[in-house]
Amino acid sequence: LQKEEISLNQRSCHSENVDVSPYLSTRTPYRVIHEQNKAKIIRHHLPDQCVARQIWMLVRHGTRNPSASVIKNSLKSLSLLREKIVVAHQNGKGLLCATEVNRLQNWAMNITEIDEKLLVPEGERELKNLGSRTLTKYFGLLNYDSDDLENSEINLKFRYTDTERTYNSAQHFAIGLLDSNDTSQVQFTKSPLKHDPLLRFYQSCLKWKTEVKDNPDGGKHQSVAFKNGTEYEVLKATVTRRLGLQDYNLSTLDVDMMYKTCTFESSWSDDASPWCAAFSEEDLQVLEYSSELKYYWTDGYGYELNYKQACPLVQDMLEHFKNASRATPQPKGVFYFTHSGTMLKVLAHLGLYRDKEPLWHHNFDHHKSSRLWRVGRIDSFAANLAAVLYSCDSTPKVMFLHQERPVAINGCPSEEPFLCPLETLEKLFPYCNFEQICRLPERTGQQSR
Ligand SMILES: O=C(O)[C@@H](COP(=O)(O)O)OP(=O)(O)O
Repeated sequence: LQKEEISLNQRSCHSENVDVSPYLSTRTPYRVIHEQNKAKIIRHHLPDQCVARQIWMLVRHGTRNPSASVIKNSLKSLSLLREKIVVAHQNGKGLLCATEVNRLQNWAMNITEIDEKLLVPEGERELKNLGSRTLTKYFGLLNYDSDDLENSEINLKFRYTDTERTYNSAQHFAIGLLDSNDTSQVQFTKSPLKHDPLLRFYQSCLKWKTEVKDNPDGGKHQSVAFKNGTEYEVLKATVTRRLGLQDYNLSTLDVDMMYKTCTFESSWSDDASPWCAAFSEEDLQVLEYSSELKYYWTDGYGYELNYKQACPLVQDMLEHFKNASRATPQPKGVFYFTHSGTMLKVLAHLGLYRDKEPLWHHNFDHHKSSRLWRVGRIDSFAANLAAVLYSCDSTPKVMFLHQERPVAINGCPSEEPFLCPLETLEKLFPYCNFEQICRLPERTGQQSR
């Protein structure tokens, strides 16, 4: 027994060598993205004759708590699983080291269902810092004068959905942007809506809900097929071996709960969640891809309808820019605080991050390392898309920045900083009829009633 105990204590901790941060999917905290940005030199020299006129920005709320169902399931199934892992370890089974098992033994989620989806302190920091950086970058544009707040001519429009996480994100962004806790100059939404037709347009899209979101053969289909496939089978077997659970039939829900808990808890601070120890880097790639498939088919390029319906927001941006170019009094900044589904559909509407080969349940190997559509990078917490209107020798031009880096829109100039004439954008994104895009064909409409 003593020998066995020594060997258990000497076991090396594999999780110490696994960096989980690239695999957190939509639970990636913005600090991961910011680190990557800092590592690369970001240049966007603008021609001297260009003067910033207006900024329009779409922001996903910051890092938050899981949904009530994840909290409930995680507390229930992971407490049970943890007991089994501890017993297995005591019996010399599994590959976890003593520290990993101790961390699991001491694990407590410390939140209940009532805390579902609340913005966490990390989320407040993300938004405040993003607001500060926006101020620094567009100092001139915002005409900010810290010595004379009262007389400042800032005109800032803020809109958020009727949820705590977007409201709180907007408040913290404003504090950073104004470099003050006094945000009285900001024009906040008067009556926020949970299903805001602009910020969460898809909630009003019956066709999308019927054909994609709630259709078992629609948005979730590829992800479900992947979970029933070989990669997942191998994943379950390796996780079972690592946790020493050979006497237990590890379910897909167990794996999902361990992964979700690993990702959420790791987003809250730099300390990776004890549940991440269940996975190797290869396992995390598989789990991330299964999550990716869901977003690709529900919010991304999987179906044209997903992104076609994002036109109201793009039209809103163009309308603001057209008005601002006419020199009528206009807000200098328009800031929208919204959700994951909105960010992804808008990115796809703009044609960004489109892989040549679609993401299917059967082509994980092809997409494993080099796909463009990677929600952990493009739809992290506090993900942001800014469009900045410049006047260049009286010609209105727009620069797009996603995650604070200039991005090129297909059909616009392809040299950095990718300044695109407003006129070109109006041609690329002509008026569209949301009602028509989202109307169900008569027959399907009757069937669904
Ligand atoms: O609000 C939520 O529950 C999820 C999904 O919302 P939809 O995309 O379905 O609106 O978005 P998140 O909060 O993660 O950005």
